[in-house]
Amino acid sequence: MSLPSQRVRDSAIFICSRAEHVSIQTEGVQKAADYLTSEVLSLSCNETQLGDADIDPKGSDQDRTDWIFFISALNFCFWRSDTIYLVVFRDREYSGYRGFCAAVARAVQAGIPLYRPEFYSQISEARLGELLKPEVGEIPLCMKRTQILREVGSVLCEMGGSFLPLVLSCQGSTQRLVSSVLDKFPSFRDESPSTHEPGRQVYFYKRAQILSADLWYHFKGSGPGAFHDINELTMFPDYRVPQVLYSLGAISYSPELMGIIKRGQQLEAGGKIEQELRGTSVRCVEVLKELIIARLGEVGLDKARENGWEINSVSLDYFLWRYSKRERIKVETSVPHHRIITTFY
Ligand SMILES: Nc1nc2c(c(CN[C@H]3C=C[C@H](O)[C@@H]3O)cn2[C@@H]2O[C@H](COP(=O)(O)O)[C@@H](O)[C@H]2O)c(=O)[nH]1
Repeated sequence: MSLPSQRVRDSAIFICSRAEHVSIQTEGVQKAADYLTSEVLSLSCNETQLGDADIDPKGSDQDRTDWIFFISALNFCFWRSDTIYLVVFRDREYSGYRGFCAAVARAVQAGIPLYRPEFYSQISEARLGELLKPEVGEIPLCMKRTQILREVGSVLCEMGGSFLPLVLSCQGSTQRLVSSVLDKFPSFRDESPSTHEPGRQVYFYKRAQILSADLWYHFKGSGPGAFHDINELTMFPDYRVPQVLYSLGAISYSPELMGIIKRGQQLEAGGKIEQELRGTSVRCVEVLKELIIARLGEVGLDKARENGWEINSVSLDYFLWRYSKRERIKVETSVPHHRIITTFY
């Protein structure tokens, strides 16, 4: 079987060749590549970060690795149809994914070792709900989150109580790490039968891939984040980056899909439209990457590196996701994000 990220790339090419509701826009993707090229030449990578030091993982390498694993295990569905998931921590408001990170930091500050497998392998739904409680309402999918934590927590406890040894055993390969995570933790198996061709499987692996990327990012490419094949990873197909690609004009939607999204209607998990949104996003970022590398040339790539940019799918994905925060109004007014109840993203 091919490497896991290659399976994602191959699925994306296949889905794009059959897609009816989502397509890459030839002109729009060129414009988006122009924009991203000028951004990596003029902005340092640090300037695009969101200043989240308060909510970042802290402690020893083992603590931070377990913290990042915990976040990845629950890195899905932070939207709600009634109100946003909002957490206040140290007088600052955080919403969505960052709200979740803030809730984890809040628990740790209160002396609760929430990210430790021995703690969460036994956690109850009520306790988890209390620890991740937003300002208004509840964390979405609390029961599913509890089940996932119990599943991954008990596997980690059997393996000695930490995720760090597994990371180190992968010897700097994201592909080995993604494969091991998929093998040991069924809740990371983000794949489904193709809705375009019976008998075919399509793969996305959003949480398993972003886990490797977040280790690389957090440890600045060394220690548990030293990966020699970081460029293998694809972007992480979630509900935010497709919205950004749409707002940049790089992808477009059929009138039917546009209607569904504008009405705030939920899509079917694992259905045709979802596969098209995710597969096209993966392919679109691959195309953008090639275009940006060609535009930069050797000299431009060196200049981008001086600004802290490696041009790979991970850094483009991070850029696009953060763009949804920096340019929130622009993105939100162009199109809402698609809605699916899922534990994959
Ligand atoms: N493709 C992609 N999806 C990402 C992220 C992140 C955060 N990663 C940070 C970690 C280290 C770096 O600093 C990254 O910036 C969260 N998500 C997804 O977004 C959704 C939530 O969105 P919202 O409701 O707006 O907060 C949800 O599906 C969540 O799983 C990313 O980077 N790429």
